[in-house]
Amino acid sequence: MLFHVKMTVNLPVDMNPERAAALKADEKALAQRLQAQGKWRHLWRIAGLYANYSVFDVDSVQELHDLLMQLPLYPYMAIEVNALCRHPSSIHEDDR
Ligand SMILES: O=C(O)CC1=CCC(=O)O1
Repeated sequence: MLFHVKMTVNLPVDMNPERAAALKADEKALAQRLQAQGKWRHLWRIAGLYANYSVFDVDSVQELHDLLMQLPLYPYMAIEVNALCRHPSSIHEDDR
């Protein structure tokens, strides 16, 4: 199941810089692990914003929920989710 996810990060302006750096490093490590596993298919910066557009490939809505909830930056994110399904005109047979 594919999901398009928009994540907007809002770190408090008064957050300790070392704490912010640690959260970002933990987020990067998990994001790269999930990409290597094929769960986090796309990760794009939205130009000009501290936000990203991502595509997740998961087995269930529950799995997506659990993945998003465990993101280190989750407490500081606004998240929007859209379920994706195959477009009849797509030439990409592997999209599902
Ligand atoms: O920088 C972001 O958009 C938040 C984020 C998601 C994965 C990651 O490494 O950072």
